[in-house]
Amino acid sequence: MTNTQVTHVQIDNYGPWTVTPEPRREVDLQTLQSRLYADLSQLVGNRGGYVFFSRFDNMVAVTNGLTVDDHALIQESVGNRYPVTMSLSVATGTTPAEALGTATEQLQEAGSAQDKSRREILRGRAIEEEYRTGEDLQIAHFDVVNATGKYTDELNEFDTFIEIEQGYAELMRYMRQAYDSLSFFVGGDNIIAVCSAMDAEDYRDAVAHVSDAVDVELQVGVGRGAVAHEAGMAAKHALEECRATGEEVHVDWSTTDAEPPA
Ligand SMILES: Nc1nc2c(ncn2[C@@H]2O[C@H](COP(=O)(O)OP(=O)(O)OP(=O)(O)O)[C@@H](O)[C@H]2O)c(=O)[nH]1
Repeated sequence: MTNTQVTHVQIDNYGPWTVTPEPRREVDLQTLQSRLYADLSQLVGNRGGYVFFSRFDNMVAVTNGLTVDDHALIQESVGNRYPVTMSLSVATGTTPAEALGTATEQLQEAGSAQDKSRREILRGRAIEEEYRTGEDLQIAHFDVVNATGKYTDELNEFDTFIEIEQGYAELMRYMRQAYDSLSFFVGGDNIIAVCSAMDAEDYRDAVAHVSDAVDVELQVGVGRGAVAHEAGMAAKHALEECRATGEEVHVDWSTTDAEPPA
């Protein structure tokens, strides 16, 4: 079983802000969004978590190991430094999709994303320390097999981009529907997924599905850990095993603390 803690990050009333008093320069919005993502990546990453940029105005973080107080501090720091504020909703679940569903509902109950009076909401619960284990999180690191030789060095950049995005779109949908797992494009030809308790056969199924549907060949390394950084590093090492051996799936189930809670 996995015990995933996720945080739904949403910039407050961002849509109206982007056009008030008149539409703001797009380069300034792009700069703000990418800086906010970079800052959150550091603030959450320093505590072992991962942030995915997803739509930039809405982001998803894997926050196992972070308390609600940690979230409050991050929220305050952003509020002090940016012309916008953000709301945070934290939830846990036996699958990542279930956890994010709860987190999003909590935020929606607090009001609309475009509600002037709904600001800096902080809702939800974190996993108490005594219930944390070294195998709460399962993270998969996918990449396209030989993306450089097949696409980057062969096609024009936009056609490469289309191929990679096709693989991503198919994988994200299938992982969500079949396995309640959440996959995010992280750059290059890489996709990181925060997963339910999938086994090696399930990963082989997902890789085969993407290959059949859109003819993009993936390989994947999978790891576990107490926090995203730990599970993600194990996944990266497992992916190196795929590169070394040619396996399409490599799982590493070794954890630092595999004991269930007392
Ligand atoms: N975010 C992220 N990007 C990566 C990572 N590793 C590689 N990349 C990106 O992916 C691109 C392609 O690199 P590789 O995946 O190593 O190259 P490849 O040609 O697909 O080769 P194989 O993976 O060995 O099949 C790189 O240029 C980077 O932009 C990673 O761990 N994280």
